[in-house]
Amino acid sequence: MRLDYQMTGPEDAPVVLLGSSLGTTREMWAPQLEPLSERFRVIAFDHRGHGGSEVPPGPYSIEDLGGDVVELLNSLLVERASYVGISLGGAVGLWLAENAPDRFHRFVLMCPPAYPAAGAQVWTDRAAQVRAEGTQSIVDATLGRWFLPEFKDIEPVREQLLNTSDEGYASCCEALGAMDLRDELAEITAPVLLITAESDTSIPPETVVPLASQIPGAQLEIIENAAHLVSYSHPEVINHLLLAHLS
Ligand SMILES: O=C(O)CC1=CCC(=O)O1
Repeated sequence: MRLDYQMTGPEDAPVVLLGSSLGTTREMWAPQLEPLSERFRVIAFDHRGHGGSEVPPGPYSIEDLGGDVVELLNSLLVERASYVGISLGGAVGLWLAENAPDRFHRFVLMCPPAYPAAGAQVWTDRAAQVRAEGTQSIVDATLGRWFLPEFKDIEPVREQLLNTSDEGYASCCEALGAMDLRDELAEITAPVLLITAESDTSIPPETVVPLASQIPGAQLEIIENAAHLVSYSHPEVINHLLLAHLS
């Protein structure tokens, strides 16, 4: 599987991977790129089915999405990296922490779903809707969940959602609907920073906070006055937390 990615920062610096949310591309990490690239070799990638990455026919599984990241590390001859992910990218991070512990130093997982808390049917229905009517049919509702009304810089994210392959988006919905990463949380050994947003209606804090007591040693931060796509809407506080945890 060929994943598209962008590498920035000093060639010999420790590697940090950035995994984005459902329906977005590595462009969503624009607010993080400069500060992180001062200290790290940053690899922002597109999940399969997204951005410039390949779009194989679905359904995909969380194993597929996590395996792609391990393959990316292999292809770049990176033995070990740290990983930052949000939402779908956070779920992929949980899978990596559980299944590829020897390839990672530290994790920052923002608003990560560990299982389909609202039921698998929600994801099956969303996949069917997007296959039938395209991502344009879910854009306005998605932006309404992802940002508080006062946050205005939403057009770049709208463009990413609109440009995402319908098959890629739907197939990742199927991965989210079929996964349950809760059983192995206690076996995670890497240092994990979990971040949740106080007003996240997509992956509500009630579903993220319990993960912190199940992952040994996990640190938890709750960002006030923020909705789901918190790294994009609240870069100052998030970048501060990222640099503190990854350094
Ligand atoms: O689409 C949403 O609101 C929720 C979501 C789950 C995974 C993701 O990336 O977004």
